[in-house]
Amino acid sequence: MLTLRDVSVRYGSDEVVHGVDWEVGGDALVTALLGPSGCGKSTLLRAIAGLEPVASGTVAFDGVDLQAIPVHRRDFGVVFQDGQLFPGRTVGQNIAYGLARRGVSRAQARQRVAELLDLVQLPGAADRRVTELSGGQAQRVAVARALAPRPRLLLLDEPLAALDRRLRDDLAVAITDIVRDSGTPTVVVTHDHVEAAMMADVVSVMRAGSIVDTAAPQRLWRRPANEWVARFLGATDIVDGVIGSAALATAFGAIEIDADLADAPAGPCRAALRPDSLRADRDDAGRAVVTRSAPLIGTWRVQAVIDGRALDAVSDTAVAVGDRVSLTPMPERIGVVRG
Ligand SMILES: Nc1ncnc2c1ncn2[C@@H]1O[C@H](COP(=O)(O)OP(=O)(O)OP(=O)(O)O)[C@@H](O)[C@H]1O
Repeated sequence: MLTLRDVSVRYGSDEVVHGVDWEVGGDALVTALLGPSGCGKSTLLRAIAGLEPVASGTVAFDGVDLQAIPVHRRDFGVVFQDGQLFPGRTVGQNIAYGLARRGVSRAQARQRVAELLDLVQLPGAADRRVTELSGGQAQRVAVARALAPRPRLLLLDEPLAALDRRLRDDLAVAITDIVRDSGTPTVVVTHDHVEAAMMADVVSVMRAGSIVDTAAPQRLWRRPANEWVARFLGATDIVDGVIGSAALATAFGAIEIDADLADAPAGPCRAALRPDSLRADRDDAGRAVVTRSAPLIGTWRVQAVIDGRALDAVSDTAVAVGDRVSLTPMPERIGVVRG
């Protein structure tokens, strides 16, 4: 288990990570560190790897302070955004790179390279030149190289950022399968909340140098720590509500309190809505009026005004600007802000 206590990191006099307390591992195999660009995610990851000095606080693994332990002795695998494979070497030589230094024999290294190529679904690719690989293949080789020495922790810094959207989704699933199959506790840095939810058991949200929320993806969305976290996770509207004994009352209707919301205290609250949290149905007696409508695939993305307030919604049928609609909340797509 990785344990950070009050960790701060500075570049010169500029502190970019502020007193972070964080635990990684335990029941969660994959942990995402999620936050907007520039919030300090990479800096924190680099400090954990030993690539950046810690200005104050402690980084420990299984109770051992890592302060005096250099990067190559920490037994952590690291993969950066662009993989950083050695261009002059083959795929097999790249994967075997960390093994020779650990005194692994050539025959054992060949065997381990073959195992890892199977794991990352590039069997038989050992003799290929890395310059011939696609972006997605290169990232899988980078993950194989990091896993080859059987690290006790894998650190992935935006491993998908350089790839296009479709490949990112495929590779997010592939990399998660790979690290789960290898059983290696992993931290993955990302600025994409969908990617974080696809890959991780637990997501920690970072804002301006601090970790502001940590929970399983579903919990994070249903009970975000604050409005900023809710919006960062895709909320487009935050509305007032009142929690009663069995329902959350809002201006557009009541929502049943399900298990995810069970710990929300009774009384006034802020409900977080995504565009798909409200369904719009054309209804001449509806209280909302459509002010925007855009066709998506098989659905319409709508903006409708109710009681003077514009809300996002989705509709299964075509609706036009000026149409009256009724808005129906989709309970499991609505979060309640914690604080
Ligand atoms: N080597 C450096 N020297 C000085 N400042 C740096 C250095 N590296 C990063 N910073 C600054 O530290 C802050 C945090 O950067 P960091 O790269 O850790 O953020 P990030 O959340 O990983 O962002 P991104 O998603 O864009 O990579 C930023 O303001 C950045 O400009």
